[in-house]
This record gives sequence, C-alpha cells and structure tokens, in this order.
Amino acid sequence: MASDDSSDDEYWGSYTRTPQENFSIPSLGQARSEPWPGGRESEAAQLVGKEFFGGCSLSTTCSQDATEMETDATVSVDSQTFKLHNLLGFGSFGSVWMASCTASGRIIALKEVQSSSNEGMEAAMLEAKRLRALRELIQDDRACAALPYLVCAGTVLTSTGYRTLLAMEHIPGAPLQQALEAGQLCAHKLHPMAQAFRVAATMLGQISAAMCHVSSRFFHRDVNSHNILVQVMTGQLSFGLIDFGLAVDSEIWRAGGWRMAGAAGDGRYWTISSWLLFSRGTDALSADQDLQSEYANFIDLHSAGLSVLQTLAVLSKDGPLVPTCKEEEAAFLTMEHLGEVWKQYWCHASACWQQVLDAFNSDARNEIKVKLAEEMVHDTFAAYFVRLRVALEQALASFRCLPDTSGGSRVLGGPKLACGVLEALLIMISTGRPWRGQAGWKEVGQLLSEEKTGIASDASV
Ligand SMILES: Nc1ncnc2c1ncn2[C@@H]1O[C@H](COP(=O)(O)OP(=O)(O)OP(=O)(O)O)[C@@H](O)[C@H]1O
Repeated sequence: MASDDSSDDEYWGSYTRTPQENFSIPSLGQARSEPWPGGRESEAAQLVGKEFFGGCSLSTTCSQDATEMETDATVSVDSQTFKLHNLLGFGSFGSVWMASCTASGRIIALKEVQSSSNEGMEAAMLEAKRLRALRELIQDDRACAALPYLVCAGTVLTSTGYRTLLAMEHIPGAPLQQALEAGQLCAHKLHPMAQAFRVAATMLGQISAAMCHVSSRFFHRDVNSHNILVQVMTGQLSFGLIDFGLAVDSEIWRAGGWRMAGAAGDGRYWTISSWLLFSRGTDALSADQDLQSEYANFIDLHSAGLSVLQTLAVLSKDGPLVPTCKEEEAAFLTMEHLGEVWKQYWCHASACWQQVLDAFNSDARNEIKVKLAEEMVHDTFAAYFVRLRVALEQALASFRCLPDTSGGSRVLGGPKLACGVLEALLIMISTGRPWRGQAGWKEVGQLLSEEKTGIASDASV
C-alpha cells in the first residue's frame, strides 16, 4: 500500500524544472510555503540541532522594504554590506549572487530567500546555521572539496514577508552537469577513457575528503550533479559541494530521526530505500532491516557514487576506442557495457522522476505513490543497481588484467587509478543489501590515495 501522508514529502521545488527549462525567481508567497508542508521545518530543525538559533549571531531585524537584488546594488547583512556583481544561479527558493564585501573586498556568494511564512524564514536561517557549523567541522583541509561556509546571515521583515540573506563562501566553477554537457572536462592530450578516470578519481578524492568530515555531523541528502561544482584552472580540477538546504543532523538521523522526514532531493540519485519510503511510507521501510540501515546511513554515499559514475560514463564515451593490446580491448568492452547499463539506468530514473514531478505539479502526490507502490518501484531500481554493480565488477576484473606498465597499455597507462575508481564505486553504489561491510567515505578516500593511484587529489588533468 502506498503512503498516504503527503506531509512526509519534503522540498520538491528544485526539481520541478528540467535543466533545459527557463528559470524564474519564486515570488513572495510561493517561496518555501508549498515545498515544506505544515510543521516540517520544526521537525527538520530538531534533526539539525537541539535549539533553533540559540547562541547564533544570525540577525533578524524589522525593516523597511528590501533593496532589489540587481547588479551594483548594495545590501546589508547583519552588520556587513555587500555590493552585488552578477547572478550565479537560481534555486527554487531564490537567487544566488556573486558579491563583494564593501569593507574588505572579499568575494562571496549571496543567497536570497523570500518567504511569506515564519516557518519558511526559519528554514532559511537553519540552512545558515548548518553552513556555519561546517566551518567548525573543517579547519584547513586542502584535499577537501570546497564547501559554502557561512560568512554572515540575516533576515529582514518586509511589508510582504521575510527576506533572508545568506552570505557564504563563493565556490568557483560550474555545476558538474553543465560542465559535462559543455565538454569542459575533456582533455585533448589524453585518451577520453584515461581522462574520464582521472576526473572521476580527482572528484572522488576531494568529495570523500570533505564528506569524511561532513558526515560526522550532517547528511547532505541532495548530492547530485547540480550541487557539485567543478572548476578547471590551468589543468587543475577543483570540486565543491553546495546547497545544504536539506541537510540533517547525522547522529539524530541514524538514531531514528529519518522517520520524521520524507524522501528528499533528486530521485535520479536516490537509493532503493528512498524509493520504498517514498512509495510505501515509514512502516514499509521499518519492516526491512537492510533497507532501513541503507537509508539511515548511506544515502549520500550512494548519490555521490551515482554522480561519479555519471561523470565516468559521459566522459569515457567520447572518442575512438582503438586498443593497443588484447587486455586493453577487454577493458574497453567492459567499459562500453558499463556505459550502456548506465544509459539504461539514467533513462529509467529520469522517466520515473519526471512522472513524480508531473504528479506533484498537478496535485496528484498520493496517486503517483499508489501507482509506484503497485509497480514495486523500489524493486525495479534494485534490479538496475544490481546490473550496474555487475558491470562495475566486470570492468574491475578486466582492468586488473591490464599490465602495470606503459608497454602493456599505452592508451590507458597503469591500471591502478581505474581500479581505485571502480572499487570505490562498488563501495558507494548500493543495492540495499549489506555487501559493503562497514566501508564508507574513509575507505573510498583510501582507495583514491596518492600512494595507491599515483596521482595527487589536485593533480592536473
Ligand atoms: N556558494 C556558492 N558559490 C557559487 N555558486 C553558488 C553557491 N551557492 C549557490 N550557487 C549557485 O546558485 C545556484 C542555486 O543555489 P542553491 O542550489 O543553493 O539554491 P537553492 O534555492 O537551494 O536551489 P535548489 O533549488 O537546487 O535547492 C547553484 O546552482 C549555483 O549555480
């Protein structure tokens, strides 16, 4: 039976558009109120911290109408002023601008969230609190993907509602999905497959280093190729992870807090357990120990794994595959097969997710859940993840047979890097059944360490 409690659905806003669609700024009254059904923010708040704003220097002021967000406008946040430069992007809750501090000149990203309700404003300030906590977690780890640490935040009460501004560290680069589509991650000097593995390895190294810290405090819950940013500068790749709007306290989440919130984020990157929770509700998930454990512990690992596999599949498909030895030919074939299985998964996941979005946009939440529950949507996803893992195992076996000298594989070089990436993906991509043992972010990081793969996490590509 499908879950009939629509209040379990959190925040669908960001994915009510496909990447090709036009963006629009949500108007006051739209923002936050619909995506967060009644009472959800307070429950989410409990997942994030014991008290809401206790001890925070996040300011709330009553004020006149707020300054328009436009190029060259000056806005105040807490006691600092910022000059706006250019629009970085739109989310479903507002716009994000590149700005500079008028006193120090420091470049930051400024996110504006407009809300007609108190709850919406509190949710925005909660995101600010999470971003501030990130700074306390990670002091100075250069191997880490960049994170949007909080600079300052404040809320202004206007005549039409609340306007919350979050000033955070600016992360250079473009969303991964966009960079892949634009071919920004291709290298002309390297074979596309070698380049694909180098990009995947660098991404895994930096994201796992960040998540080793982050996961001790938060689950992000929305890791995907829109929220991973990437910059290529003089051949160096730098990754960043943004949008902690759905993050929850990981300790409380593991201890059963997951029951208080619905499946969230982009369904194309969900685990089987997220699909089960979405279609059949909390009781169904509680009844399956393995899937409950997956949902309580591994959602970020799985969605990051799918983002890396997407990168590997997109980058390695370009270019002629002319093998220089029979071992290399076998490796190419298994990678071709992996790319094909990925394509089938992606088509299925995209179509399924589109149905969900369409249903949510036409107020048919419960109907789509009933339909997906009847179709055993979680089992269908399980079958795809099994196929992806089998294809990964086959690719790993073929790369292990590549000679570890350039003579044996002139195109791909030594197999260590590829094996590290494939083994890491086998830790990350879950079928909901506990064959990963206790492995997590730390083990992923170890597989991609410099001594194992022979490349530094910030190596040129
Ligand atoms: N710290 C940052 N540095 C650079 N760019 C950023 C930063 N934060 C956000 N952006 C840009 O703004 C866009 C929207 O940001 P974000 O995803 O945080 O907003 P949101 O309203 O929470 O969106 P979503 O609808 O995805 O939840 C991002 O896709 C990215 O391009």
